[in-house]
Amino acid sequence: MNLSARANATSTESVAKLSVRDISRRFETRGKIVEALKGVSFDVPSGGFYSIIGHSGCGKSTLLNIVAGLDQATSGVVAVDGVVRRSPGPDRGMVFQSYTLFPWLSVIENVAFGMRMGGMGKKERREAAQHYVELVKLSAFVDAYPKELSGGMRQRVALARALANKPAVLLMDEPFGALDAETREQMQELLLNVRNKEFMTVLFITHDIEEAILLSETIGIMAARPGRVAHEFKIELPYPRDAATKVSDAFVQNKRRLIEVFKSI
Ligand SMILES: Nc1ncnc2c1ncn2[C@@H]1O[C@H](COP(=O)(O)OP(=O)(O)OP(=O)(O)O)[C@@H](O)[C@H]1O
Repeated sequence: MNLSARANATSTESVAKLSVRDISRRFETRGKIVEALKGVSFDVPSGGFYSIIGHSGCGKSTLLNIVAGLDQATSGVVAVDGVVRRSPGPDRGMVFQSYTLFPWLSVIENVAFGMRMGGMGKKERREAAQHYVELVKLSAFVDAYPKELSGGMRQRVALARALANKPAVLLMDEPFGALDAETREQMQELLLNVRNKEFMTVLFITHDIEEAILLSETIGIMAARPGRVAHEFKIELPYPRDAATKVSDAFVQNKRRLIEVFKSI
């Protein structure tokens, strides 16, 4: 289903795919309390792309870790398809900034890893993994090992591996943050392309305002101390989008509006 058909199909759904409700997280170190998050709430609809932006230290990674079940909120809940989640599970796939591939497994074996854990047969697994390897344009490297790949290629494998497990929500924590500018642009375009083909609901963390505008339907702007979503910003740009979208008048207008809001927080 393409994005416009998906938008029509999902517009009447009332239960959010991902629902974050009133999340607070307090850390206590050496007797000092840090309110990393306070009252964070937002919804991501099925097939939606929601980005979180905010200055360093405002709580973005803490929030994503709680959504992933890797950290526990002091109060509040995270629900996927209306079911409360407090620990990690296959319904939430993660792509991190640092490379997290298994160095002893080839590209296809890395992508098939989750299916292997899920008990799928070898032939079926390889066929399914092949689809995701093709999707991220790495067909020529199926049998290569991570050390033989560039940073961008490794992140493509990480994306394919996360998608192969068919998570309800894909969580991406600055996935392109360690890449050079040119590779980063290629990865943004690849992600737009993949999203146009696969049904995905994404929660994406980034420092990069242009990246957030190019990819997202909605941007949650976080403010610090305590970390909270201070403003939700809708991106008014039609899909499909590509690198050329960044030089369109509409993009520049969205960027100007977003920077104004960002400065006012
Ligand atoms: N385990 C911890 N113990 C104590 N304080 C913590 C812990 N983890 C995070 N914090 C504090 O919580 C706040 C939010 O941190 P977090 O790493 O989530 O911010 P961030 O927005 O992801 O930052 P960056 O963009 O630099 O990665 C910071 O003040 C940080 O020092």
